[in-house]
Amino acid sequence: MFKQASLRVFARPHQLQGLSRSCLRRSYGLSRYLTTSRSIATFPSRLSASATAAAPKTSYPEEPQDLTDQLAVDDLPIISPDGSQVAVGWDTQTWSRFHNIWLRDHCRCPKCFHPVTKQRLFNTFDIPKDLTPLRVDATAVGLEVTWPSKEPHVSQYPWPWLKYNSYDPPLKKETPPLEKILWGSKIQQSPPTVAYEEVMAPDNRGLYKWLTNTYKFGFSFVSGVPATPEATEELALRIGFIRETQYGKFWDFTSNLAKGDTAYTNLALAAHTDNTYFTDPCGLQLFHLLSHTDGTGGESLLVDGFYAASIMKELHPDAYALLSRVPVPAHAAGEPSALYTPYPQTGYPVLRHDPASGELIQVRWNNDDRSVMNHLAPDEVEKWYDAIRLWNQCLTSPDSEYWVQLRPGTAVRTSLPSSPSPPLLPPSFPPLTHPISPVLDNHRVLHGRSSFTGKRRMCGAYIGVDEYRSKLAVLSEQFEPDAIVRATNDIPEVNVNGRNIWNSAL
Ligand SMILES: C[N+](C)(C)CCCC[C@H](N)C(=O)O
Ligand SMILES: O=C(O)CCC(=O)C(=O)O
Repeated sequence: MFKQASLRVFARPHQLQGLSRSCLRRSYGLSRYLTTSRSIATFPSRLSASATAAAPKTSYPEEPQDLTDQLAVDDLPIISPDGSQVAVGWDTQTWSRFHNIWLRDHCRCPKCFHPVTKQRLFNTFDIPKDLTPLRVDATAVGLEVTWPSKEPHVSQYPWPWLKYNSYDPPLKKETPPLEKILWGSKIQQSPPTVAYEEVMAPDNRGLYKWLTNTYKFGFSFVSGVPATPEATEELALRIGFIRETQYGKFWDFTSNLAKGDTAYTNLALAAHTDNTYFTDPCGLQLFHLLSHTDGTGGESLLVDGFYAASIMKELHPDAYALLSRVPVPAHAAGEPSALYTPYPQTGYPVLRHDPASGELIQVRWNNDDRSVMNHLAPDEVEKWYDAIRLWNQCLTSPDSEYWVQLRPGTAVRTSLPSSPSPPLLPPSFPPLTHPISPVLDNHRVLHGRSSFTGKRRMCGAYIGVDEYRSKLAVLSEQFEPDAIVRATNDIPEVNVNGRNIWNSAL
């Protein structure tokens, strides 16, 4: 990975005490580093920087006498191979241990990891269970391990990557991911918005802002979208390919029951997320009101499901726990040619959490599309109905509801199940001074609609959750690369096919 080449370096003599010349390494293009490797092939219980003893010497060319660069050798992590693991001391308080098999499995040299496709080439199952390194070095770039094989195999692990992926123990990530900002009805004072021209600009900066808004808030408006289905579809395609469903690909619809769903009526629709009848609900939704004539109503409702859940968790922890455990079946059965239910058919809980972090990662709620609750334990039936009643109170609280009247020229990503419930009477809301169009994260933001009269034409589309996340990840690489990428980008040959092989997502 790191090519050998001549390098002029300097270290304070006392720092080289005990470091044989063979410890001084040469690496190409790392002129600002001294590659003083603390090579320990034997495994002393105490840490020491000693020349390789047990392994065959890897001969290094003689070092130039006049070393001209400065390295604080003590800046390197301390390493201590120990049987089946290698311990790395980041500082006197912070240590990580990496299993030899884990290290070997994660070698990213071009022979073990395809630099273009970023796929593993090395056969994990060729790794002997008792694999022990021939030598382990701490170089200025990272941990270097030489494995026994016909041709000794050298693996390199950049320090920032190794520290980020520490699992024993897991270490706090320096750069927290994008934060999520929970909101209630007051968001109407300054809803996240990006101008259509920005989003459509080829430099992708506006598109990135739109998607980071959507990540942070669960939605973002786009202002000034031409009030045509064509422009709206083009806007959706800026994120990724559209997800086709039984409702078609790009929808342009009105209240004529053209499809078997009450979204195709003028009924009010209570706040919910779409596709609870799919095993994999769509990620984003876009809606754009193209016209509404000879009638009133049809306001759109947005509710931050993560905000509502935070209130539930605080005020009704037992109900929150029940909503996090009890699966809810659902169906889409309005089209004769389609009968959708999730797999498994018992469905999924209203609140889904990341099993590793415990973080709430998805709200899945559509009371109108819900099927028969035939798997509740008898003593949980009333508790569950009490829980969804509390949940509904959180969703419909004036503090949670954000009502917005969409106008032609504003794309909104939302989605609605049908709702025969009494028409929602939205509180009065300030007339919008400028047209807006939201994209909504269907895993977080619920939406609904007040009933309406007259002729109302809406268009929009679904985008898959992975297409949304992939586009955001690619734009993040372009505009805000992660710390590991930034710290390793200068290492020769790590950027292949436009992507750093040490990207923390791989
Ligand atoms: C396709 N379009 C968005 C127009 C209608 C979607 C139907 C909504 C369905 N009840 C659900 O909750 O998923
Ligand atoms: O009519 C609306 O306001 C939105 C319709 C909708 O959400 C849907 O079609 O899923």
